[in-house]
Amino acid sequence: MGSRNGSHVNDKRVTKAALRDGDFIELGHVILRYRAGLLSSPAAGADLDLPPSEVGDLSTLVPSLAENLYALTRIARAHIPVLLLGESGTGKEVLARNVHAHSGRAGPLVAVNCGALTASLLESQLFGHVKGAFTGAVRDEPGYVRRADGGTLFLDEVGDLPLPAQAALLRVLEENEVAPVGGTNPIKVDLRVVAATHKPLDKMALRGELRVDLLARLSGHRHTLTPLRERLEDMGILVRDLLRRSKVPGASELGFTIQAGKWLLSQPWSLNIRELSQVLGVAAVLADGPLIERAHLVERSLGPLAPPSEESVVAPEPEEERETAPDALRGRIVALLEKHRGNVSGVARDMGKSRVQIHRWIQRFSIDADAYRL
Ligand SMILES: Nc1ncnc2c1ncn2[C@@H]1O[C@H](COP(=O)(O)OP(=O)(O)OP(=O)(O)O)[C@@H](O)[C@H]1O
Repeated sequence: MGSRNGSHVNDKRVTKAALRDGDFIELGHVILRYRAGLLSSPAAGADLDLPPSEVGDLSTLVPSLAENLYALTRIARAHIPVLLLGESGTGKEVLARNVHAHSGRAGPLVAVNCGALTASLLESQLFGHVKGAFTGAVRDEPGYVRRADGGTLFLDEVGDLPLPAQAALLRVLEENEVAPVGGTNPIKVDLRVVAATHKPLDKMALRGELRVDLLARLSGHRHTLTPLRERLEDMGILVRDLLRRSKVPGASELGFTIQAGKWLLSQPWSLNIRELSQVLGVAAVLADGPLIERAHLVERSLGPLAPPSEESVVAPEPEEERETAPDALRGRIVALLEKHRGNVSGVARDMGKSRVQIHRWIQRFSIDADAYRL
């Protein structure tokens, strides 16, 4: 009050103002975002207590999130399967690594990209093979499951698991043993399973795309990651951590102008922490002084996105599929993924289709959308 800079609420100079949830308060060189009705909680500020430099900072100022993370730390020590749900880029893999680190299990974390399992090699990829089992099997190969013995099997993108693989995996989880291709004796394994996906698994199970018994097996404890736009309170923590871990020299010393800070707090962040990380990486390179300015924060041509809603039920669009030759359609999707750097919402917008439909095509044509992300 009475300072030369004045006090502003949502860019308006004020001496007095009634605040509403989400308002920006600007006091000199400090911005605050007002949140109404957040309760403090005993678990607030809890984190998984790992050195942040390793995998990402799990501290949070959002009480409900802190409570969930606190519960997850305790679950991590048990043998219970963990299912991590949440939009792309929200930190599912980071969390999986933390769960493993807290599990006290001596074996390694073995990550399987479920979408990349090929139908023909499925069994050998998962369960390994013995030398000579088939042409090309020049040595014994343990496969993902046995490599994770005594550790954690991380099933990433579990919603992309082909049906035959679902059956095979279910058998392993029920019997705790694997039979390598070409081998005669099943081998016992001790597994802890953490699975992750951005897909609506319950709906997929209803539609018959995911086995209900497998879903039940994987869902010992469910943890849903919060999209970045719903945890803007943590922007400061995340920005600090991401700049510290960025490879740009001096990045961790950088500050932000007020305009840059406001911009960070008002983006839709549809690709979540991954997108934030990329924006900051570029900004840290562009910054030519101690402060990151608004101009250094380069929008990633994502446009004004509505929050992605995988949940929205969209009817299939068979006409379109029949109209266009598959090769042409695939080519068009690939070109648009390149244009939008892997952002499916962008592709959907350009094609005038739903995200769900684009995801379906991506799956059908075995396109690796992640490969187009920066
Ligand atoms: N809590 C965090 N603190 C700092 N960085 C984080 C945090 N969570 C995630 N990140 C960073 O955000 C990026 C995306 O995280 P991650 O790969 O774990 O997301 P994801 O949910 O598994 O994404 P996808 O569904 O696309 O595989 C990574 O660069 C990661 O280091």
